[in-house]
Amino acid sequence: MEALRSNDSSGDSAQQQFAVLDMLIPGFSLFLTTVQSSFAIDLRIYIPLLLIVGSSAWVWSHVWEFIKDGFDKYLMSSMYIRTDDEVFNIVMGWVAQQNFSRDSNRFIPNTNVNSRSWALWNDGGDDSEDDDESDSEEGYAHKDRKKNSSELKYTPSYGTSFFTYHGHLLLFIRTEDTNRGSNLSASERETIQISCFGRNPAVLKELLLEARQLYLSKDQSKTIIYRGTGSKSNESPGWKRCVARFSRPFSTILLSDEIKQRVIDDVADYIDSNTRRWYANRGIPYRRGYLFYGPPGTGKSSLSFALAGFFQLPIYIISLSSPVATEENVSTLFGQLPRRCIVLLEDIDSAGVTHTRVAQDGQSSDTPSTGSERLSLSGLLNVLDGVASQEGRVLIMTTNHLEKLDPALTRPGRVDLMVEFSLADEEVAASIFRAIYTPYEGEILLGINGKGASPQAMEEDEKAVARRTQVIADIKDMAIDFAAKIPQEEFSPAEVQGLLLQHKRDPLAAIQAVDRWIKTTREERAKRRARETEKLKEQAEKMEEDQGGEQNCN
Ligand SMILES: Nc1ncnc2c1ncn2[C@@H]1O[C@H](COP(=O)(O)OP(=O)(O)OP(=O)(O)O)[C@@H](O)[C@H]1O
Repeated sequence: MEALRSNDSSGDSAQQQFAVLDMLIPGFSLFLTTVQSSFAIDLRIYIPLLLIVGSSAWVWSHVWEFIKDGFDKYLMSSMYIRTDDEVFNIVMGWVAQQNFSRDSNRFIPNTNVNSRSWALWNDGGDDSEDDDESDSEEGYAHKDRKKNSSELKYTPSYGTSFFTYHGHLLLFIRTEDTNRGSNLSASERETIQISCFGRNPAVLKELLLEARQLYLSKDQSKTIIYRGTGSKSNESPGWKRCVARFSRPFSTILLSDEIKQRVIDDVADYIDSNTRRWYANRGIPYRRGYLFYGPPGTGKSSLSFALAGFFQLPIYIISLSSPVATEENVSTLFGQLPRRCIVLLEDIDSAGVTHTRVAQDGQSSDTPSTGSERLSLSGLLNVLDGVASQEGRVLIMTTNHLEKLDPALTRPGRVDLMVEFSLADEEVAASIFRAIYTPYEGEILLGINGKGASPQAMEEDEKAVARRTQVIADIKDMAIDFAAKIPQEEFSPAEVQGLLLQHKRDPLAAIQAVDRWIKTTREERAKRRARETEKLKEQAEKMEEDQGGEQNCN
């Protein structure tokens, strides 16, 4: 009876143990019974052992974590790289060049170490060139460089990689932070850390300086272009580097030499270090503004980029017709400008800014704004003159409609030099023709019918050189014929360039296509104008209806 009771109680306690284990590991008792009935092994005797091993492993993992944290904190120095900062590109560009990246057996291939930036900035395209270079002096020479820029580069994959730098053992640690927002892409959730042993981080700073030097040298002949962002509701305003473009030579800008020289001299004088002092001594705000105006596609942006390249200044662009241009965003963006740069404010004739300071509809623009509204004229003036606006920057504003601008915006002090851009005249049309078809040295020699020899053959064959000279002379003659067919000041240089690019290997075909092109371009313009008039009419009618409705209600 006693024995039965003790058996009963041991059975009860076993049941309780199983119930607990089943709670921790669902199906555990079923697993035990199956093993026992199939293999006649009683796994219950191993349970204490399993518990000891399991709990030891759990304790050890925590102790190890503690030791590691202590080691990281007190015996190591670390540099954490933010993936949304330009420093990411700087460091990864350097890492991609190191042996430990090339030799790593677990790696991430990139065609461009800046590719994350592309994903983040969503600007598409290549980091080094764009269409604008089709007519640049260096366009062809850059083709090879472009090819190189898409070479495969390797960076170590997730985990820790060891490498030596100036005799120090360093760790490159790449991890995926799964706690960060699930709407971010894998690369945006990444964290990068470089650590060294010891409490002195000097070697890490040295590495960063070297990486920066490398990065800058890569961009020496380029113009770095930043665009203002902050159009999406969850995006805070900021400048994102979007492209590093080969600097555009001034000679490729079709504008009178006298005007070009005036602009260059003016900017050169303004950014001279003595000029800053001159302004400071006289208590005049150290600012200078330029207004480039004229029809679309006449070279306003091109001249701005050429200036940036010439003076090796980065260029910061905001289009006032884009959703980025709210009062709050523009003000924040101006506050973040570096001391020396060019700011390009495009389309300053856009809605909001063209309303005079005593705003239309009888509503004063002094009404407090919510900040997320479109930029108004008074908002823009505040930004341009305000304390947040960095002194020393070169401000270039562009517009297609000078007549729409409020005089307050163009008064001296805000606009110090105005440059007019015009539609193509005979001289400009001929210059574009020559720029497109004149063969450059080392370039595949295109015969006037589009057939030609390879660069190697050209070098070997003296006849090819003579032929090139002849082609250049022919192109000059053809440019005169071409220009004579283009009506004066009716089409923009961009439109003329567009026509020539349709026949970029065949100048004769381009000349033959002119008459037809003029006819279709005029027809398209007429259709576009009719559509716009129709749209305006509809809008006016809708407004009238709305106003009528409101009056009835009142
Ligand atoms: N004066 C010019 N000199 C050289 N290239 C020009 C000129 N005008 C236009 N182009 C060519 O036309 C294209 C568009 O020019 P760009 O963007 O500079 O015009 P824009 O006046 O700024 O136009 P928008 O007012 O529409 O912004 C470029 O590819 C540029 O090379």
